[in-house]
Amino acid sequence: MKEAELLRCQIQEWYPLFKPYTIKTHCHPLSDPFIRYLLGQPDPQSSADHPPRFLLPRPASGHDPLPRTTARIDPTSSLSPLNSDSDSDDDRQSPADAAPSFPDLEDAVNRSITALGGAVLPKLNWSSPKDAAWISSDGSLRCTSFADIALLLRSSDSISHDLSQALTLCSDASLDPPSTAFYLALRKWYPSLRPEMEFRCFVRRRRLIAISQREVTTFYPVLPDRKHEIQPLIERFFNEVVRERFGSEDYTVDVYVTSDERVKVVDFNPWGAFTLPLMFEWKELDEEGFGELGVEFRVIEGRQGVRPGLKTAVPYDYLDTGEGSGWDQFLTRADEELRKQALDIGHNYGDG
Ligand SMILES: Nc1ncnc2c1ncn2[C@@H]1O[C@H](COP(=O)(O)OP(=O)(O)OP(=O)(O)O)[C@@H](O)[C@H]1O
Repeated sequence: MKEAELLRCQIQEWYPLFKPYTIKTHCHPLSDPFIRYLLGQPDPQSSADHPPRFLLPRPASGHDPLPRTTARIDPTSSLSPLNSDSDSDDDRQSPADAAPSFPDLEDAVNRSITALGGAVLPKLNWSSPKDAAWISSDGSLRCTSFADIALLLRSSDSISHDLSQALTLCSDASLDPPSTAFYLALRKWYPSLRPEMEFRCFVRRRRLIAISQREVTTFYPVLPDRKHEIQPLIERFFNEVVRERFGSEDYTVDVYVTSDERVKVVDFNPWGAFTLPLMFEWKELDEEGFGELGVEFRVIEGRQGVRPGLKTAVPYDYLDTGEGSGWDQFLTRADEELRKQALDIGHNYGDG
């Protein structure tokens, strides 16, 4: 992967080019102290030791420090910045004192949250903190405060990777890599996105060669039925909107198809490396001639085709998905849920 291709996949780079065709987003530049805070590195100006992993920033005055994500924060713990009395009996520095404060960023973030309707999904240049979603009370990336965002970002290995290792995989990485400017992207939260309507598109030498269902841990009966309608929508969107605007030769683009058949960009990712090929293998996508006869569109065609390992990190072979395993009943319940969701077709997505 070339460095330039990885850099183009940063949200602050592609968002201005695709603004009318994606989720409304505000990008905030991050200061070095905030980046050190996210990485859990001590502030060189402070005498405090390594800050604990879940230390929240001290809120700007007048703001409620309590994150929505209270699940793992024990108010009686000496680690909790909420426990302002924690060191009243001795003169140890309390974690609350050790917690840095970022009032300018906090104010800017709060203004963005309000402007974006009260809830956002946070991400950095490339990644969202999806590996840390478990820490939030509803298991999602929905954030309504600066403390929500700080907790998710600080708990996420994907975010640490963005901050410290993103450029190391580039085949042409310079010995002295350019210092990357980091941004916090806040994206308007959409509560009713239908996972089956998200697709990963594989673009090689500027040609769309393959499309995969994005959420491959579930069989969605609607997909085999509708893939022939969905494919031309995605192909037209790629040809009219994406191909000329995005500068790379090889990349993936995740798109969402709305209930009224508009296509929106969700994210760009580099070709190969950490980007999951989902229903494909990178080896086959890299083969000369793959997709030359037309775009290959793969969805899970039946209940036996789910690929749970990609989400749960459980090896696929360990999972008994056969009849009587209970898995089939689980899917029936999931299908029922889907049918209910399918009734909710009025939602909007994207700018405006
Ligand atoms: N604004 C939003 N509101 C609700 N859900 C969202 C929003 N943006 C993204 N999502 C959901 O979160 C998922 C992850 O988002 P995104 O692709 O931006 O993160 P990522 O960390 O870059 O993921 P990946 O590396 O797998 O592409 C998306 O696939 C989508 O289902």
